Amino acid sequence: MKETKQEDPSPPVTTVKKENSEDNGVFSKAVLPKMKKYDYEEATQLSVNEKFLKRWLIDGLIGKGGYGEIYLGMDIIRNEEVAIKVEPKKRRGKLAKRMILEQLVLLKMQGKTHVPTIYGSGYTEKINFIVMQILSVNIGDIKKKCNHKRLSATSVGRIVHQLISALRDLHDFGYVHRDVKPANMCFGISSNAREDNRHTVYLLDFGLVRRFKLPNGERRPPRYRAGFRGTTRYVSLRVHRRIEQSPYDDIVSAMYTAYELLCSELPWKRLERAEEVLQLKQSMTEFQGADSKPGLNLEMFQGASSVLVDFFNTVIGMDPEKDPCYDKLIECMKILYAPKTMEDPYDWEDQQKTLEECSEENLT
Ligand SMILES: Nc1ncnc2c1ncn2[C@@H]1O[C@H](COP(=O)(O)OP(=O)(O)OP(=O)(O)O)[C@@H](O)[C@H]1O
Repeated sequence: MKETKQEDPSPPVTTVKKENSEDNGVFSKAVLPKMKKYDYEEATQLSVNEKFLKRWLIDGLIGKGGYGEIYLGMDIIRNEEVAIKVEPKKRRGKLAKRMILEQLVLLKMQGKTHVPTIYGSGYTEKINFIVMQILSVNIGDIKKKCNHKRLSATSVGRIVHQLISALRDLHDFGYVHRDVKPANMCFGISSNAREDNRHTVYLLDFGLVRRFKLPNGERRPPRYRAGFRGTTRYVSLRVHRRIEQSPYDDIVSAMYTAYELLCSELPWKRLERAEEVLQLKQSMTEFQGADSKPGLNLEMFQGASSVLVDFFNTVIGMDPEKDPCYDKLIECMKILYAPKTMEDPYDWEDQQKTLEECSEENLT
């Protein structure tokens, strides 16, 4: 489908059994070389062992999206690993603007907890690039690696709590993300005494952002018909209907993300046509019950946590033209992960468990 962003066809990451609390956990630096998921030949913009701009030694390709390639590099001045996101300057003969926008938003957001630190950005003759903090595996890949292809309630609650905080920060700056999904979230990696961000979720891929606020803080007037932006599986019904996106639509994508992480897949996962996806989404949240008021179709939540149902009801009850009730949504997630706290180990860090083992337990 032309307008639909392609899903990242990444193979699963390799799980490493934890051997000690400092170094060999799923999110440790030791795992990183195994995250080079692609053959070197697939790298089209930079080459392995190249010294990019005389400062970053390219070590391999760790991610590949629809538009960019993400390389693992070594900053030879600071002796520190970095991620370098690169996109060709020209795409189909036109100047690519995605990464320029992404740079701008990332720079504005520096210092915010859920945004990677930027060490450099710019362009060369052929490419636009961003050098940033290296992160761990993305949450879509973590989920794929789990036995039942789902995460425990305490993991999902903490991930989605952080996602909502990340979105609140972005919305406060006046932007909507428009591509919220598990593959656009990564855990941090550092476990040294100076900073421990292994439990911090980072939001990625700001290439589809759009300003929804005017400089005076008011909302921009919506276009009569907006183009499709996002990934079909996760976009709100309003996006299917080509309505201008607002913070509400990012929250709806966070809601579908929560469902997918908890229940292993969204009901429309195998549907190809956007029209069919739209219909199934409608039957999930615009279901005509006995009282003929549209609401949630509880049959699609069988076996799911009642907290997920509450979360959905809170989201679909929101007014898209108003600011989302972030605190209420976070409170919902806190119930999902209680009694754990953000500092507690995630399931896969507990007692030397692999991702496969930990997904067997603590299900919703
Ligand atoms: N700083 C980072 N550290 C480690 N891995 C990263 C980093 N940034 C991105 N990645 C990996 O690369 C993947 C693709 O990144 P990103 O979504 O930014 O690229 P993209 O080309 O914009 O992708 P898309 O197809 O969604 O447009 C992510 O899912 C993640 O696994």
